[in-house]
Amino acid sequence: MTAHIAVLGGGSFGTVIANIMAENGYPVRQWLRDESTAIAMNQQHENKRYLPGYQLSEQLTASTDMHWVIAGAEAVFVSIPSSSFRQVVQQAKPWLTTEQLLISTTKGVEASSFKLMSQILQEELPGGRIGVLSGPNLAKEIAQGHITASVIASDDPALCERVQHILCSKSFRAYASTDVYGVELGGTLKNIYAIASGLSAALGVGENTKSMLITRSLAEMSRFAVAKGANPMTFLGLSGIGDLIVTCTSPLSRNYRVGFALGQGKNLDDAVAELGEVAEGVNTLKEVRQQASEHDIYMPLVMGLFEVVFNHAPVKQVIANMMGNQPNVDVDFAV
Ligand SMILES: NC(=O)c1ccc[n+]([C@@H]2O[C@H](COP(=O)([O-])OP(=O)(O)OC[C@H]3O[C@@H](n4cnc5c(N)ncnc54)[C@H](O)[C@@H]3O)[C@@H](O)[C@H]2O)c1
Ligand SMILES: O=P(O)(O)OC[C@H](O)CO
Repeated sequence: MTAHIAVLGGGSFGTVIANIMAENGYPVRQWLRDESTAIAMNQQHENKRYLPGYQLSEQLTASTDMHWVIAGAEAVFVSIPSSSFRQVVQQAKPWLTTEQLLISTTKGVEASSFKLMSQILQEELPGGRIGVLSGPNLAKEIAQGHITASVIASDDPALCERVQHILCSKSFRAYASTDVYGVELGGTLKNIYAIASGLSAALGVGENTKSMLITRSLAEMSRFAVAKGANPMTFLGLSGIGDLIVTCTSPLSRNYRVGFALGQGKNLDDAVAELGEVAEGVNTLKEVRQQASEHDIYMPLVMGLFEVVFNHAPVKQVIANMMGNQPNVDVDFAV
């Protein structure tokens, strides 16, 4: 009998990932905390709140019973926002084993500790087989059947190979990487720049400006990566520039939408409340700004955006200040 796959989290990404694997023929058990949602999903084969109209496979069963979902699973995908990630992993710990493949799909950072999700998994489950799935993966586009690629990163090659096998389908591809930190950092940092891009789109900037913003975002992300000991070359792949492009250009991105709302003059609380889903970039912006200040990393976009988002600085003034900075080299990590 094929062992089942577990997915923790009932949001949009958890649901599409669970459904890809179920459609590939694997029995999938998805844990969510709300009983009535689980019952409705099993009866209607639809996650009405997050992905209305997206037909779910009969191989996918939603449940609030974490023990039933995790025990005996071959692989456990954790798709919980970073703000609750450690708490849910701690809840899951009694049933997790070091034989299971444990994969984070979360693109965020723990508040204050600046730990990425794979680091939390390592701390909570020492000796575990850990991986990270990250790439240009708008859940709503995956649900519409658009061809999509992602990256599975792990220092365990057998894990990557197995996850590629479980996930690859006629419309989904997973490429492998051994650079867990670089892949995870790319997926986390790009959310900040998606907020900036959404904001600038609302201001009606030109295509030159949009291109400049994305490219200078990559430069800034790379500078941060180098300062943190990561390999910036990983940002040339799907989990770096790939995810940066999609998140900075698509109104389907929640981070872009928060930025757009701010650009229309809404305040942060209203922009986030209107969204009703997680926009990881808001917390990541705060945390990266703190890191940049502590470690003296030159990140003008992060600094400027922080002033706009959290200190109500006038956008035009912030842009004018940035335009007054001395332009530095184009690519500053070239080997
Ligand atoms: N949606 C996407 O397109 C996408 C794509 C790739 C990666 N991601 C990443 O995946 C992660 C999850 O995103 P999502 O899109 O599924 O989010 P979402 O906002 O659609 O859903 C989050 C889910 O987590 C649940 N949740 C929150 N706190 C919880 C807790 N304490 N216990 C149990 N459940 C809890 C919510 O109830 C909800 O079901 C994020 O870090 C996001 O960056 C999202
Ligand atoms: O909707 P966002 O902004 O959380 O982005 C979703 C994915 O990370 C895009 O790859």
